[in-house]
Amino acid sequence: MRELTGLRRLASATAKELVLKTSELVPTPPSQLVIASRESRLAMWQAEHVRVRLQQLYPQCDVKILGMTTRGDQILDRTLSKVGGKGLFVKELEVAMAEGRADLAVHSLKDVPMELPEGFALAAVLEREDPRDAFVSNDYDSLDALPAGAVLGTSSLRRQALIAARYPHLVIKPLRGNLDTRLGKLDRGEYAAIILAAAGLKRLGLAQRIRAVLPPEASLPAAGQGAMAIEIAERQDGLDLQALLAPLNDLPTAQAVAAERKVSKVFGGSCQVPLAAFATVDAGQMHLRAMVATPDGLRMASAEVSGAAADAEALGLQVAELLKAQDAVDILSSCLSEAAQAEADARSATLAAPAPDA
Ligand SMILES: NCc1[nH]cc(CCC(=O)O)c1CC(=O)O
Repeated sequence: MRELTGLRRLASATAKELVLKTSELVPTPPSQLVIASRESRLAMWQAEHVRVRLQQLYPQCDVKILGMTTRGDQILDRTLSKVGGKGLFVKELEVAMAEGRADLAVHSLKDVPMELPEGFALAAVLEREDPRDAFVSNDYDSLDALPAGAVLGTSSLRRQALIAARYPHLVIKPLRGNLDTRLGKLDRGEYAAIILAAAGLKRLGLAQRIRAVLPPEASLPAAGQGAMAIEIAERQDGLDLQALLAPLNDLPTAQAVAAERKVSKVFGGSCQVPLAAFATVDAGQMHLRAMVATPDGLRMASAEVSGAAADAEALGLQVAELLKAQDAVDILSSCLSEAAQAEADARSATLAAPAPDA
C-alpha cells in the first residue's frame, strides 16, 4: 500500500512539480547517504549509477554503497517461484534500511514485489533501459533457428509460456543465477541458447552477446523490466529523502511502470506467474499491453488499452478487466496457489531466522 501511494504520487506529479522540487524544495542533504545493494555485478552497476548521480546532485554529501548478499542470491538450485518469489532479493536490503545501516536501496524494479512492507516506499523510478528480452546463443541467430529438441534456458514462467506457445519443439530448462553465472552456463554448453533481459546485458557492456532482441509482439516484457527503482524507509529523523531523490525520477517511466505494476497487482502482486505487462509513453499518451498464460503456453489471454499516461493505474485496471473477461484468473489459478504458498513459507522462514548476512 505504502509503495503504491509513493508511486501514485510520482506518476501523477507533473514535470512542473518535479522542476519546482529540484530547484526550490529539495532539502539540504545529510553529510552521508548509504545505498544498499545486492552484490551481483548488475546490482552493483546500478547502485554505482545512482551513487554517481546523487554525488553530482549533492557534492557535499558523501554517497556510499553497502553491498550485501540476499537469500535470492543464495538459493540458486530452485526455481524462484517455488522458493518465495521476488521478495527474496529485497528483504535484506530493507532490514539494512530499517536498522539505519542504509538510507536507500537500488533495485531492478522487476524484482520488487508489488506490495512493499509497511514503512517502505519507492521514492524514484529511473529512466528505463531497453525493456525487451534478448536471445543469447553462441551457435544460433534466433529462436526460429533452433532445431527441434534444442535446450533453451530460462527460469521466467512468462518467457517459458511465451516460448512454449510458439516453439513447442524446444526443450525449456531452468536457468538461475546472476547474469555472469547464466552466461557461464551457456558458454559451458548446458544450453543451446538462453533468454535474458536486454537491459542487464547492455548495462554491463555485454550487448555484443545479444544475437536477437525479441520484439514486444513476440515476447511481451515483464512489469518493470529494464527500469531501476529506489526504495526508502520511513524515517524518524525528519529527513525528506523522497524530495532529495525526486530529481532522479523519470516521469514517463514512472507512469509506464505504475500501469504495469497495477496489472500485476490485480493478478496476485508479488507472486511469480506467467504475466507480462508493458507500457510505452509518448507525449503524455500511454499504450499498455498485458498477457497472462499457463506455464505450458497452451492457454493465453492478452489485451491492450491506450489513454492519458497520467491515468496510469486506471489503464492498468482496464487492461486487467479485459484479461479477466478472457478467463485470466482461471488461467493463472494453478500458479497463483503454488506461488502464494511459497510466499507464505518464505515469510515465516524469514521471521524465524535472522537474515543470513545481517
Ligand atoms: N529476474 C532477474 C533480473 N532482474 C532484472 C534483470 C535484468 C535487468 C532489468 O530487467 O532491469 C534480471 C535478469 C534477467 O531477467 O535476465
